[in-house]
Amino acid sequence: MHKHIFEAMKFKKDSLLLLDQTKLPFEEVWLELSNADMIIEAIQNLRVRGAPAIGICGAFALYLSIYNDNKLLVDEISLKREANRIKGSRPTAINLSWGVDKVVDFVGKCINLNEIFDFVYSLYLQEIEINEKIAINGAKVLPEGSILTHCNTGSLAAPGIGTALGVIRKMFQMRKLNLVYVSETRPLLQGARLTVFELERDAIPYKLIVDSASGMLMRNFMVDAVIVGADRIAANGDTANKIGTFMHALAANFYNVPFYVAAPMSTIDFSIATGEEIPIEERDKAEVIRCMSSLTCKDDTSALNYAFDITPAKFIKAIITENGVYSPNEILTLLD
Ligand SMILES: CSC[C@H]1O[C@H](OP(=O)(O)O)[C@H](O)[C@@H]1O
Repeated sequence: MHKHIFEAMKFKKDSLLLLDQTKLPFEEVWLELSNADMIIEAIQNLRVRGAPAIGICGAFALYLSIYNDNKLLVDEISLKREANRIKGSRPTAINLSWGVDKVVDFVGKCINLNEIFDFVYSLYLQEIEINEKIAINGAKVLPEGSILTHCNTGSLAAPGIGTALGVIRKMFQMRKLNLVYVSETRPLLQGARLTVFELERDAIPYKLIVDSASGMLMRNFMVDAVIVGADRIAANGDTANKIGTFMHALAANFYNVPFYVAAPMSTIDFSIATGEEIPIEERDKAEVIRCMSSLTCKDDTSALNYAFDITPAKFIKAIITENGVYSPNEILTLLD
């Protein structure tokens, strides 16, 4: 594993240890979560966030529900009700459903609690290997130079090296990277707070920018490629990602800057044809009228807070997965 990779979650037989990402970068606070309710709260309040990370946490939440009430092992209806409750904590990232459904399927074959724990932990370890492959595949294809990225897609969002930020880490190791432009990512500042935190730990050169600066940088030939993560990819390659991604893609497309998406195959939702079918999480307006805890306008200000947007496949040069690098129109062919 990359020497700078750090663990943002740890697993005990009776609880999940989680680095509270709402406190970063100012404090490193670890939480001990002993039931699904606590993990659901952590997911909903982005104490843990990032599609692959919440997928693993969702899977572990269902394991903890079973640990706390073994009757779920022999009551399929109650097990699926609990699974749906956990899956409902955030709607956009398909990885949450993927992780929870993996446990439901496993319990259908094995009701030994220790083996269920081992299975969830194996999913986590597999994610680390998957993200290492994504990083290698992506670093091979991205052009040398300065890379712009949005939100956080590192070890905090995806076990191990991360996804899009994993590609950036690998580029740095390969001496292909000049500079990272980190889009701050309003309103919750995953870029400014979390990606900067990760890049500083790795001593990777970066510049933090406001989200709306990306067009100017591209117009001035300062960006050689854009790479982002994904929360759900439709069968035609349309991609849901953090709000603001689409604006970067528009600018990149206008200025002929290659735009890449990095994500595990588990992020692809083959059950939907286009991005129009991806549910977009709408969050509390309080996040928009504040910058972290400080009000930036009157508290009765009317606001709209979509947490994700859709980037149409036509704006995406390639989707980088652990299995390879694909143009959006190749995604449907991957359905095994
Ligand atoms: C490696 S997936 C990270 C993905 O998740 C982020 O959203 P959130 O911080 O709300 O969980 C963002 O869309 C990232 O690209």
